[in-house]
Amino acid sequence: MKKAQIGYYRRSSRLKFDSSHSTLRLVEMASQFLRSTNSRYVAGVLAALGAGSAVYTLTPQQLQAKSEVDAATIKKIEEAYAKLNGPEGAKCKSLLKKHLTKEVVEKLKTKRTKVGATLYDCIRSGVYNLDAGVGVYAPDAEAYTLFAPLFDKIIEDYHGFSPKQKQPPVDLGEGKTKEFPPLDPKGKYIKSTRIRCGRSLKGYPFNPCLTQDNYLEMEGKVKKAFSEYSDKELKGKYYPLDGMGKDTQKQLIADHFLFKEGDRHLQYANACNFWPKGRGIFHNNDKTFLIWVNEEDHMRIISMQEGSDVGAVLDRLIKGVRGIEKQVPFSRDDRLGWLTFCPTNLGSTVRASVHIALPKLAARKDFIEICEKLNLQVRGIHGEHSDSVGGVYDISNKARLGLSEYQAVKQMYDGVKKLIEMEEKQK
Ligand SMILES: Nc1ncnc2c1ncn2[C@@H]1O[C@H](COP(=O)(O)OP(=O)(O)OP(=O)(O)O)[C@@H](O)[C@H]1O
Ligand SMILES: NC(=[NH2+])NCCC[C@H](N)C(=O)O
Repeated sequence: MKKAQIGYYRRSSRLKFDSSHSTLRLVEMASQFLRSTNSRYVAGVLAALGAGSAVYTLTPQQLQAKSEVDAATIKKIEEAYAKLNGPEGAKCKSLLKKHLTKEVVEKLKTKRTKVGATLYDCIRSGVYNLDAGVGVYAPDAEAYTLFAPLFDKIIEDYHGFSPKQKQPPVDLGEGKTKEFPPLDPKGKYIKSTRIRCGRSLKGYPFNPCLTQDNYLEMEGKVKKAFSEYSDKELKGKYYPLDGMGKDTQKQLIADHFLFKEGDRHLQYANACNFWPKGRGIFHNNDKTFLIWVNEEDHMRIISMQEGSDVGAVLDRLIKGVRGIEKQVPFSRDDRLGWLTFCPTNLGSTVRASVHIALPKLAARKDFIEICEKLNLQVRGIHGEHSDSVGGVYDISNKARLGLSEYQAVKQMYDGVKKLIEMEEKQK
């Protein structure tokens, strides 16, 4: 009979897992089983706690028997609902709070995905971060369907994408990049342009369910894929975060190339387990083509450069995506398109942005409203949840789902073009 192996239980630290079933959740299930049974396993676990580490075996049937959601998790879900709707949550404006109704809680609190994720795993980040705009993450792909009564509402609210809609077929914009000549040829407003997309490796769940072994294995796979780049422009080197000097890391972040560390939204989503293992960045010599490994998503593929030549940035991104998808298969859903950890990034997964200064327009009280009407999202210059510095904003397309990659870039392009026209007319 096939057996699931459970390993490395360390006192005082989280349960670390290394097995053929490869999920943190499986271990939690197993550990609950061990704790709740009166059999000899209890003695075994106690011995393991004393010894610091041990290896156990359970049959899949034994694990299955305990796969329902335990009372403690159900209680946490109910408390989360109470927190969001009690005095502490009074100022919370997240989509989680809006759509996690009592009815949704009742319907979903006893469900568990095949790899063991519960509703609590989806909402944890937004329950701890009451200032979140969205507040949910999908611990694995199945969560989007199993917990659809919550995700569908949030997805519809954020992207305007109804449960009946389907992500259109992939259209990266091949052959159409000439439609995006420089937005600001004289360089009066735009400092730089960046287009990124996200990808998840087929066969792996998202962050909270990944083990250290998964991270390292995935890093190995993508590293191998980068090494296959033969294109002169894209060729580069992979820099693992584990072992990277703090100064180098800081500089890469300050220069907008590398992801930040310690994002509390990700931390409370359990997305930073085993950090920095398996995380890193690949980039070409000019740092115009970059790939983030195992931060929020398994991969973030990025093309960026100074100035406003959107077509050139998109051309390079297309080349990069086409190159890597030959090497590693990605998870795609018929309805939701490319699958990502956060529902805001589903579908095309494209965020096309410019760093732009629009002094007259940005001084208007309705600046954000103007941008929203153009389907644009406004951020500060050090990324999400940061502030504008020196009047420079990060302006991008807001929707990523329900439109193709090409259309997502066009949303940013047309919107920013309009903003520049308005800036020039503004008294
Ligand atoms: N047009 C741009 N030019 C230069 N840097 C940019 C541009 N757009 C974004 N960046 C930089 O990219 C980094 C990552 O930004 P941020 O985290 O907001 O976005 P993201 O990578 O699209 O991911 P997410 O939406 O998941 O946060 C930041 O340092 C940010 O300043
Ligand atoms: N990087 C992202 N996925 N951004 C979107 C949401 C981020 C965070 N969870 C929030 O709700 O504010």
